[in-house]
Formats: sequence, C-alpha cells, structure tokens
Amino acid sequence: MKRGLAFAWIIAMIMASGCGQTGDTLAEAIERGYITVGFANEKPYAYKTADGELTGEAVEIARVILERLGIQEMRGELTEFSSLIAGLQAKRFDIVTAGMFINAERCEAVAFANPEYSIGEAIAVKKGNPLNIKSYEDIANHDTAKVAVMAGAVEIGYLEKSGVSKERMVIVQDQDAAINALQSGRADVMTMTGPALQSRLDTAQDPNIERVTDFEQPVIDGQDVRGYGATAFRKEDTAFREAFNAELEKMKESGELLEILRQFGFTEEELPGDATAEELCKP
Ligand SMILES: CC1=N[C@H](C(=O)O)[C@@H](O)CN1
Repeated sequence: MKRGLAFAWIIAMIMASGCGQTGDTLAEAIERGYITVGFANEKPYAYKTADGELTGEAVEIARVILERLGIQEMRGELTEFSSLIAGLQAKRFDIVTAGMFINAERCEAVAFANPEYSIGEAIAVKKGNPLNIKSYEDIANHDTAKVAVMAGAVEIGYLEKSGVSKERMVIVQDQDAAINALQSGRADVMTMTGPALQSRLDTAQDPNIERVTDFEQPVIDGQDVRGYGATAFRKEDTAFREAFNAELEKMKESGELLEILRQFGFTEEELPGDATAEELCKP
C-alpha cells in the first residue's frame, strides 16, 4: 500500500510538473525496468567486485531507494571521476552514484539529493614518513614534496587553498594511479578520503607505504573540511530527486541508512546528520 502510494505520488509529481520542463528519467527507467548509473570504481563508495557485481555504499543506498521507486535494476557505467558530471549532463547515464561530495561549483551543473554520509580526508606516504608530512600545509612548506591526487576531486581545491601549487600535484585519472604514483616514487604523498585511502592500502598490502595516522584535517576558510556525499541527478529531474530524498529520509529515520553504511566500514560518526543539499550548495 505504502509503495503504491509513493509510486502514485511520483507519477503525479511528474505529470504536475509539465512535460518538456521536467526530466522524465524516472518514468523512463520504470518503464524500461533498469536505470544506468555513473560510477568511478572507488571503493567503498561505488565499485565492481571481482565477480563483476556493482556495489558500494552509494550504490546500495541507491539500490534500496530505486527499488522502492519502482526500478528493479541498476546498470553501472564506469567513468573517470572527472567525467561523471559531464557524462550525466550528456545523458550517458541517468544518475551518478559515486559518493560524490556536494559543493557549490558542482551544484551549478547538477542537482544533488541530500547527503548520505560525511567524511574527512587522509594521506599516505612512504614507510616511516621520511618527509615528515602531516598536513597539506606540510606539503606546501616542503621544498620538493609532490602529492598524487585524482582529477576532478575536491582534494585539488583543498590542496590549492592550503598553499600547494599545481606543479607539486601529480594529477591522476583514478585512485589506482594515485597509489602507483606513490609506490613508484613519482609522488611522495597521496591523498583521498579516509575510506578510499584505507581501502587502497588494504588492497595493496605494500609494506613500503603507510597511512599518516596523525594527519591534520585541512582547515579551509576557517573550518575543518568535511565532505558530504550524495547521489547526483540532472537538473531537470526535480521530481525524481525529490522522490529519492523522501525515501532517503525514511532510511535515515529507520536506521537502515546506517546499517548499509556499516557494511562498507562507516560508523555512526559518519552519518550526515541533518545536513541538506540546499545548504551544502551555498557558495
Ligand atoms: C567520494 C569522493 N569524494 C571526493 C569528491 O567528491 O571530489 C573525491 O575524494 C573523490 N571521491
């Protein structure tokens, strides 16, 4: 009954919004029986397992919600992180489930659902931390230190605001290339979100590199940075995003959201609280 009502509400929203002005991605996906999702193979947010199964916190949260909205199947479109937004706009896929952080610049291009988690940053270095790097400022203040960072990621902006010049960044296309740069010595540091970095280290099992456990979170504009990740929609898919948000809210209240996050190594501290896309989109 509840599902039936939700379904009727979604269709009513789409009809009420008027054809032409509003995206019909949701109705099309329901009709087709599947939805295509952009992802960047970044564990634990969205990735394919060795068996080719699409999973990750962002994927599994979306999977539950999409099923409740009437879409039974998700088909992943592997895309470089830096091309996810352009791919969504170009309709190469219907939504982005990559745990992408909400920020003002991205909100100009796409519409985010409310956040599903929040997280901080991390760095890894050569064993023993020979350059004694504990913060982004330490990279900036060192004479030669280079940091590997993924193209299109927010960390590039954080590094710049911490005084690290572009010449000191080894900008790579994905997280595998970031760890390769550190292992091969092309970079002295790699940075990404805490869970992504830990997952890379766990997979690499390389005794010559280590996480900096006393890393100081970057302080940008007087505040410790914290990223809030969410599913992204095309701007015109307003009704779809609202329906998604309504289901997400129920999952937050019931504790189902935390249950899924926990399966991917997140803790209660990483819940998004009452943060909204609207406030996180503000410049
Ligand atoms: C989940 C994720 N968040 C950051 C971002 O949104 O830019 C980057 O670290 C890339 N991956």
